[in-house]
Amino acid sequence: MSVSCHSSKSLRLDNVTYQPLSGSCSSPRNKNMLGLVHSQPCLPFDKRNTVGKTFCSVGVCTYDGVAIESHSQVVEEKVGVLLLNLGGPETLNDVQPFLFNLFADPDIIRLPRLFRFLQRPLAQLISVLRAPKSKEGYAAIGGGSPLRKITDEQAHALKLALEAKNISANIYVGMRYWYPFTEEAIQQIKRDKITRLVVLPLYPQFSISTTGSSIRVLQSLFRKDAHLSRLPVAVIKSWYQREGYVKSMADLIAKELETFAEPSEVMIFFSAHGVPVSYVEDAGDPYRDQMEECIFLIMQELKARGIDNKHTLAYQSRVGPVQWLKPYTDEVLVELGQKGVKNLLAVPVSFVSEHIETLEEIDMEYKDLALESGIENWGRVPALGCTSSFITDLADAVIEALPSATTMSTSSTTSIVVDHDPVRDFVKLFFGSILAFLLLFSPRMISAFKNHLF
Ligand SMILES: C=CC1=C(C)c2cc3[nH]c(cc4nc(cc5[nH]c(cc1n2)c(C)c5CCC(=O)O)C(CCC(=O)O)=C4C)c(C)c3C=C
Ligand SMILES: [Fe+2]
Repeated sequence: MSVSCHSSKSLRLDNVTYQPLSGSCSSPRNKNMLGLVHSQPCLPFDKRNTVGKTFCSVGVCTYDGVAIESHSQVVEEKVGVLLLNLGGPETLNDVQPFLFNLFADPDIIRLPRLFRFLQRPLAQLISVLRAPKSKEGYAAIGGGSPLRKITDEQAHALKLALEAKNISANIYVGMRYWYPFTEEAIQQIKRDKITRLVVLPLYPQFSISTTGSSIRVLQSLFRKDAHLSRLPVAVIKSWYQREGYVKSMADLIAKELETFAEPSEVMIFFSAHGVPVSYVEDAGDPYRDQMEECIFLIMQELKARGIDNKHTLAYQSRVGPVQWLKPYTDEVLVELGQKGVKNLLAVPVSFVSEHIETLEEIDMEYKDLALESGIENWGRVPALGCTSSFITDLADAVIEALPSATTMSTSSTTSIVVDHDPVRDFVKLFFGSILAFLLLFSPRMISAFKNHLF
């Protein structure tokens, strides 16, 4: 066992202290069938299977991964970081089952409780109706989503960034709607005997439909499992306000503005993935507020650099027959073209990887619409991906979160207060039943729904 003693600065956790490594190394990455990026800490010789175990009885002791200060007790600590993401179909055949998983999520289609039994049949119906349009989109970007590959790359980069800060951690990827599923990642975390877990959703802003949904899955897995319910977990609910993220976004925008002939004349057009208005107004989703604050912070950072362009925020990717957050991206693009805006830089802001909605919806559909509407010069800021300042900041977020890990069942960090109004619930129930009945049983309604909404 490689144990050494340090006098360098350490990070205090509950009753133990994490201390930086004396050196770091890049260790080989093992990727198993779950898509798990599972790395061993840098141990010398043949000690790699003894990951994260430290035995010491008095004073400050370290091993090459995590150092632990302990008085008269034996401490073993093994850090895991779980990256949460949406997941995406890898082939065109995956599209319909992926959509089924998405629409079967009660945080995506929020039916009144009495109608929850319709969730899966409705998901089946909607996924079958939506699949042809979605498949066209995925076909246009090469036949599948790049999300798994990019998230694995981010996981690997995060591992290295943590190692550079002398923290050894296993990084796991848990997707909500496609492989590697969150459930699989959690099983691996158990098998690896992780003793402290940081959950890091790869969505900068919190929404019930994204981070909220993934955390609900985690809470239910942890509740059912005696071992997991004792595991200290820190959940980073949102991180759009972190300086490193804001600065990294400002860097990308400033760089892309320079590609225009007259950078100061360019309208900065933030486009965020939408959510239904009812999430924000009835269910208390902080998504819109966080998005607006995020844009404010990025613009403030740009102003501090002398970049004072006009900017606007709109919401894209609406699905189905309800009101979504406004203004809608497609409508604003047309209005801006009509108002004479000639130079526009699109900035995707709700997600940190390239995905179907940047590569197809923004780069193809919205670009064409903008050019048809009179905008002459179009640009688009790339997603952050593995930008090093961004990954370094995520590593800092993980390190800062470690001390606050507590058992999941006792943490109330994710609860959203749902405002119950009996009259509104009844109206929803009544019209919801009629709609569900018509959708499930009327072929004419199905084709109307399909033509107008998908
Ligand atoms: C912050 C990001 C996202 C929010 C909020 C969000 C809410 C949300 N999404 C749908 C429906 C669909 N989303 C789809 C794909 C998709 N969504 C996000 C992110 C957010 N979704 C991403 C990153 C992706 C792409 C994954 C990929 O494969 O690259 C899809 C499938 C694609 C399509 O058919 O358009 C649907 C459908 C709802 C209903 C919703 C909020 C309630
Ligand atoms: Fe979505």
